[in-house]
Amino acid sequence: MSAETRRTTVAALRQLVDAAGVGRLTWIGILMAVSSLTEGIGLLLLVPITGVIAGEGAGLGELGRYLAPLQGMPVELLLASVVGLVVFRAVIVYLVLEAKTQLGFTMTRNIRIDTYTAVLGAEWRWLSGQSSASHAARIVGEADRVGSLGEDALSVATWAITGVVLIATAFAISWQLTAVSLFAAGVVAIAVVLLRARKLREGERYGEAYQAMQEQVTNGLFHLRAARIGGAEVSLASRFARTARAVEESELRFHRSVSLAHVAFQAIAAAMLGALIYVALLRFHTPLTVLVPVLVIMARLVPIASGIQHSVRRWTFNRPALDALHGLVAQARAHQEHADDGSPPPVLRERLELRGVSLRYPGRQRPVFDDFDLSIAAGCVVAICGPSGVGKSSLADMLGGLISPDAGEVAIDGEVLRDGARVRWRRRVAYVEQVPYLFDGTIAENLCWGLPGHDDAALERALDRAAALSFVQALPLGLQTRVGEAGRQFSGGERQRLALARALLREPDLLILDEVTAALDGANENAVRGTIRALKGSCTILILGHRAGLLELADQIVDLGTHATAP
Ligand SMILES: Nc1ncnc2c1ncn2[C@@H]1O[C@H](COP(=O)(O)OP(=O)(O)OP(=O)(O)O)[C@@H](O)[C@H]1O
Repeated sequence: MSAETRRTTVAALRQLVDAAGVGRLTWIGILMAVSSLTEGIGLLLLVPITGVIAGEGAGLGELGRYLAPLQGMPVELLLASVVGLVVFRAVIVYLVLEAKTQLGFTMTRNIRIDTYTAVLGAEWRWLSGQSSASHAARIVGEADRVGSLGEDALSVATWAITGVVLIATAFAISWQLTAVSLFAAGVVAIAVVLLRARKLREGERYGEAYQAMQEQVTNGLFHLRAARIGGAEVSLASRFARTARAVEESELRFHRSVSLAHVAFQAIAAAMLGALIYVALLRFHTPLTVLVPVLVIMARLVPIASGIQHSVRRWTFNRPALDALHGLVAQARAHQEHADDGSPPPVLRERLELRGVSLRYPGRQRPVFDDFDLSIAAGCVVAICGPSGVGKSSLADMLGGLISPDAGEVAIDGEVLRDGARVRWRRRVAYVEQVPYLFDGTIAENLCWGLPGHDDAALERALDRAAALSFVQALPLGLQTRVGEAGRQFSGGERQRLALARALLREPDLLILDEVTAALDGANENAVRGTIRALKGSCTILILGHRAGLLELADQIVDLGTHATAP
């Protein structure tokens, strides 16, 4: 086992213990031990039963001294005892299975929550360079594979305990025959290991291909409108067909190698068993009362070894998923921003400032901002303009507390926004994007997103301020109208005004409007301008973009083309 494999195996087992809890694991362990002991006792009873079947005088082997009293028992009672033990064991096995399944689900839930929470809490600058579709595929799809790791670990433990108990039982019946049988089993095991030696990285390859497929589906469906307008569906479909074929092939390769190993295992095991019976019965004249129970135990060990092999195979197949999720959690945690501790956020009453800020994105040679100063009086409307890529959104992100500069300070009324304060400040900021986010729920649910607990009157006030009340009231279901996926049941302008209403519901100190009128016609743009004019003085408004109609409203225009260094 390589150091890396050992590390991830230990990590997976530690996670298993965390998810299960020591108490639950002890309970499962007791159940597994009872189940194995019951099976051992049931098999021991085979000795006197075989004795009865073989007739008077049949020897009981090494256990004769202890089992002699049983030999006088009626065979009906012996058989009934075996049946009773089998039923009892079946109940225990059911309880173990239930506990294993539950543990798998708990592990899936835990890793899902851990990963999602870590990603949600990561710094925006790191997140913005990441693939959301790939993270989504991991959190949803790969997490399921992690759950089965828990089940497999417990299955191996169950099989191993049962195997040890059965081997001990066989030794008690005849240590010589058991030793020879185990030697034969050892030969089978070595053959299997050799056969499986060229297996696998296929589990990993399948995981990669599967994730690529999931990403393609998510991206393709999400951007279908753009793809359709650009006539890209055919190429998307043929690319997807290639990926789906690659997934099928890698999965097939993986399962084929496993099945071949399985067939070889069965064949070699059968050959060894035949040889063993021949030698024991015809060469050494072993009594049936010894041979039958030992052979039954050996036969029982075959599915156990097979079960262990199956679980180890699934473990090998699924462990890369755990590596991937742990890697993502570690990365996200390394970029974690300070948590909001719930204390009051800074309040903007006088001035919002940038003092000597510098900002450079990873992988970019030149900074977007270098020793940049800006001062904005509270309650003003400020237009940020400049050519594309000059840094308008980056500036808004710094002022809104989404990212922090590499050097320099952002200050609210003289208080420098650091770590926790920056995160808390975001509670006083609202942001309306060029393409606003709306989810497939009602208008009311969309307005209350991230800020529940508003009554209809508050929602209507916000809609009114965003010049959206009249079109919402004209809908038969009003606030309860569903907006459709990404708000597709409304026009671009209507979506924009719904997003503006949601922003105003927060009653922000700083309202950032990113090209908000880009999708609006003249009448709607005028309505939004009216809203901004009405808001003047009640909050500070940052307008990103060049729309002349909006620039007119500005008290201050910041032209980044003349300030910032183009990257
Ligand atoms: N996450 C990121 N990683 C690397 N570079 C980035 C990232 N975000 C922005 N940039 C780069 O920083 C520069 C400024 O980007 P920004 O989005 O702030 O410009 P902008 O003026 O808002 O552009 P536009 O008007 O086109 O939206 C650009 O060169 C952009 O490529």
